[in-house]
Amino acid sequence: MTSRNQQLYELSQRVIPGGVNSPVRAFKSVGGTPIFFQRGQGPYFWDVDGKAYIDYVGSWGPLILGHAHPEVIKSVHEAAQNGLSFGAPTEAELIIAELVCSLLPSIEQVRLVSSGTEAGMSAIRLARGYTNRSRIIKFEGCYHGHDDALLVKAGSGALTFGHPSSAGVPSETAAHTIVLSYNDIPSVEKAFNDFGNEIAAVIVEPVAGNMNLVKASPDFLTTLRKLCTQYGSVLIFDEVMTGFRVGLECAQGLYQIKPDLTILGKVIGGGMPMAAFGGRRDIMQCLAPLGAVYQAGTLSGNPVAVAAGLATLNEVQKPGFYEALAAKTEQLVQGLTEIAKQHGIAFSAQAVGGMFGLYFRETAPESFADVMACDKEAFNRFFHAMLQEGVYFAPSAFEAGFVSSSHTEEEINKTLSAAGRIFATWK
Ligand SMILES: N[C@H](C=O)CCC(=O)O
Repeated sequence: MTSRNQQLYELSQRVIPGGVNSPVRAFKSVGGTPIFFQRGQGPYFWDVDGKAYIDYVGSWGPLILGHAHPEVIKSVHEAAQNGLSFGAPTEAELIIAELVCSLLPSIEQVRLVSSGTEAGMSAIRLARGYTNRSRIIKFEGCYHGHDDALLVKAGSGALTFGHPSSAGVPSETAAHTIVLSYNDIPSVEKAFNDFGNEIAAVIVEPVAGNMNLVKASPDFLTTLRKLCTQYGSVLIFDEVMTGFRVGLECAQGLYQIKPDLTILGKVIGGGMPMAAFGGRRDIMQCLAPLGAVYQAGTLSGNPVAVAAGLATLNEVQKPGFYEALAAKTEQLVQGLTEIAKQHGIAFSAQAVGGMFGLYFRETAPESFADVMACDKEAFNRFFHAMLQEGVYFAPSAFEAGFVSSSHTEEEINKTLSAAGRIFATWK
């Protein structure tokens, strides 16, 4: 008998391209059928055929508290009862803006938008308007949403499906985008040497999470900061993934580097469509209605999304939240590494706060080239074997994983036991 999942997938492909509303949801690179989910609670979610999975995707990062956290659901209910959208300012927007500014010293002003793509696209336009320059620098394997200018040698689904530079982006649009290698300091120095006075912005994920997980070297980020200051370019940290995920002060707090602009998404919306960009007051004041850089959104600052974000940010501020999250994530990656080692498998794993990377190679990657050298076939086998065991990792060798505060010792141990069974018969 055909499963409900299979039926839904077949029907969906008739009316939705590939049957999915975002490419990374398809199992195209790992093979098999994407799973249709019905409900989630804490660290678990259930597919339409009733099977439970431990979730290490967390809706690709936002669910730092796990599924259906009671405080988030309560806030969303309360907000929804007062109306879904006003298209006008609310007090809740002020509260979340003040909170973000108080938590991140680099952010003096912030604007709310509905997705990470919008935040990235708006930050680039703002940087160009502020500097009156066109060129931008991005890094291979970093993903900043699907804005045309940024969809060049991009990570995430674009990399997963082998189209890192998307069709449909006119070459003139991408002509101002300089793509360099992540963690490659000499190439950045050369680009500034050649074009320094034309560079509007450097945009970077301070911990890359869209080409699996690659940590920036502190020297790399320090060099970006130094060169941007020297040449008057805007340093943009894309903290859509790392924001409130690796710590309350985000990756910029971990590295102790102050970007000029930051883009936030995922955790800040607590599972609802909300993102933000913010930074130096003199730059932010170039935005309309004050300045000439136009940026807008009918649903920006949506009250229900803001309610979910505020409830989430309230929880993560509780004492010990990030210490406990990091300890659990560390337990997971160290456990997996140890089991693989016992069975002589070329495997490594590492964590930053509540996010992690799994790699089928001896050591954690430090560059895009290292990521590309991982054994993707081994990842695909591992992914499917874990899925059988009821553990859901991202269906791509190029995405970071996420642990939530709702994962307990029990789920981590179940995951390690499952990996133990799989690695014991690994050939
Ligand atoms: N890596 C992507 C976003 O950060 C995954 C989400 C998506 O593209 O659907």
